[in-house]
Amino acid sequence: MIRMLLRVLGHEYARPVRRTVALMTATAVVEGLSYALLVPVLRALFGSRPEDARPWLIAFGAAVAVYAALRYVSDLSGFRVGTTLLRGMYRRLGDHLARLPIGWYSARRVGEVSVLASEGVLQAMSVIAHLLAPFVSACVTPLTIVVVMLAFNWQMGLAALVAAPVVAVIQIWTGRSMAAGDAERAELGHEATGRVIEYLQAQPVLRAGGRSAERFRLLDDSLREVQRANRRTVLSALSGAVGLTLVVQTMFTVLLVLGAYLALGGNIGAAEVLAILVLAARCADPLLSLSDIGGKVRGARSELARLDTVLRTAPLPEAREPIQPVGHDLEFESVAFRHGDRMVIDDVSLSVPQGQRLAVVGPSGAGKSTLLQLLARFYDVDAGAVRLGGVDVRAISTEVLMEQIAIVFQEVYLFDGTIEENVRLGHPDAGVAEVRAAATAARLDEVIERLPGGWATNVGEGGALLSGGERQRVSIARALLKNAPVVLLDEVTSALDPVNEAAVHEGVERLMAGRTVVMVAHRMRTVRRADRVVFLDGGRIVEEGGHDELLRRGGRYADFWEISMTPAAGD
Ligand SMILES: Nc1ncnc2c1ncn2[C@@H]1O[C@H](COP(=O)(O)OP(=O)(O)OP(=O)(O)O)[C@@H](O)[C@H]1O
Repeated sequence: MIRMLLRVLGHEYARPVRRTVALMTATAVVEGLSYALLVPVLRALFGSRPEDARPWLIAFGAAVAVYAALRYVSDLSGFRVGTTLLRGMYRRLGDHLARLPIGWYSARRVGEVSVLASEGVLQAMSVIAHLLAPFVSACVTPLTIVVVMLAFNWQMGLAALVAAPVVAVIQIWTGRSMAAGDAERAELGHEATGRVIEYLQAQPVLRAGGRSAERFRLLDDSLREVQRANRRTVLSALSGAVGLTLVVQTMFTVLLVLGAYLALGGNIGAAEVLAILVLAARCADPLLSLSDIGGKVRGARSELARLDTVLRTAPLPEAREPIQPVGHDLEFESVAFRHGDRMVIDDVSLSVPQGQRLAVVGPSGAGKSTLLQLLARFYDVDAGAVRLGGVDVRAISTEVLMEQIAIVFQEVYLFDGTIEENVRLGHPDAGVAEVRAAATAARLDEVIERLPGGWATNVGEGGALLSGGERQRVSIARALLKNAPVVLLDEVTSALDPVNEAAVHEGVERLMAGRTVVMVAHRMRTVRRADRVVFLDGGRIVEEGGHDELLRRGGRYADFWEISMTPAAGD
């Protein structure tokens, strides 16, 4: 378990973890020794000279004091290392998630990772802070006591020692037999949490469609499955717990009988038998707690395995010797890209000279958004190359690439913070004047004036307090503030009210000025602002040229506008 923890976290944490394990082991040994001192104490007290117990009592007191001090230090160390590991794990997970291709983030994954990042990490990291000390104590303290018993009376020591391998076998057997059940339970638990998230998020859709009860049944079924799996786990853990209790009881009975036999034969004093039985009783509690700790450790291990799987997912490779792009022209050379088995971009070649604008048009599912995502390297191409400033995007460092590109997505995500914080995301170090200028250029200042808290107004989770058009203005202000030379624009498809539409268009116009632009266009008004147009269908370029030229040609592009033109969609 510790080895797995270190592999997942990185070996830089090995030293503090080892030191903590050593401290906990020393604590458990001293705990065992302090109990063991009861034997000479009791022997002296019940013997002919009770005053002989004094030095042993002093030694017992000293051992207890050392144990208390060690316990304090080792618990503190466990807690400190636990929180350090927790922080380290969050950092590793955060860094890794930021490097994973966007394609990895399906809706299901987002649910899974949310659970993993909240409960999973805490559970996995609880091993060092909360489980390790009782586990080490449950194993080492009884063993220390048994060694001391061997020193006092080898027959009784040996009888107690026989229990050790039996306990170990029961632990291993329980662990193995429960591994599959634990995995199934964890899997069902994660699925149920995903369903809860889905059910909560989809409330508006479900209510509108009158399907709340139906989806709730699915959630209910999922929760019932979890309950069944929990019951199965508890039942299968029962045999291990009962086995452990039986072993402890048997050990105790054997020691009692053996002690009585030896005492009757005159080989051992009654006081020693009593003392050894007291010691044996002290072994019972930690041994019995093993089954409970074992269950918790197995839970932590399965969460750790999940974290390991996420952390092993390969991020997009970073160039060893990154190349700085020269200029900002864009180029696709024979690019092919698949989503699973489906060819989404098929042998696409195009180029956008620096400072020019390319509009990408086509039916839904043609691959338009994917084209933008390949430019921003949200995915790597399967064949061909995407170049920025003459350099393959795979050879540019992610940081530099992201500095060159500003993206305005159809779906704007705003963080639960103030408007100002959300705009600043485009350039966190920008001065107040720059932020204000970007807001004015995006016509966001009008929105801010209307808000009660002005710039300090909280936009709510996902920007819920703003309308779609207002969110778009924030996103344009962000992109303007970023001031990147390349702009990727996925046009808003939903109809905006005339005021917002005019404001968004004005903001977009300012954003595009003097920059290299690729825009997915759904409206003819937008396409007209482009220098060139490519018409995409089924991932292939079927036509390309100027807007008027393509209309004159009367091909797919002209047909497309004819069909899709409605008073709301066109000019
Ligand atoms: N993460 C994904 N996994 C699997 N398939 C995907 C994924 N994202 C997109 N696709 C598929 O790739 C194809 C192209 O999608 P893309 O979003 O690029 O199309 P689009 O032309 O932008 O469509 P729209 O105009 O409707 O937004 C679609 O068929 C879509 O189903």
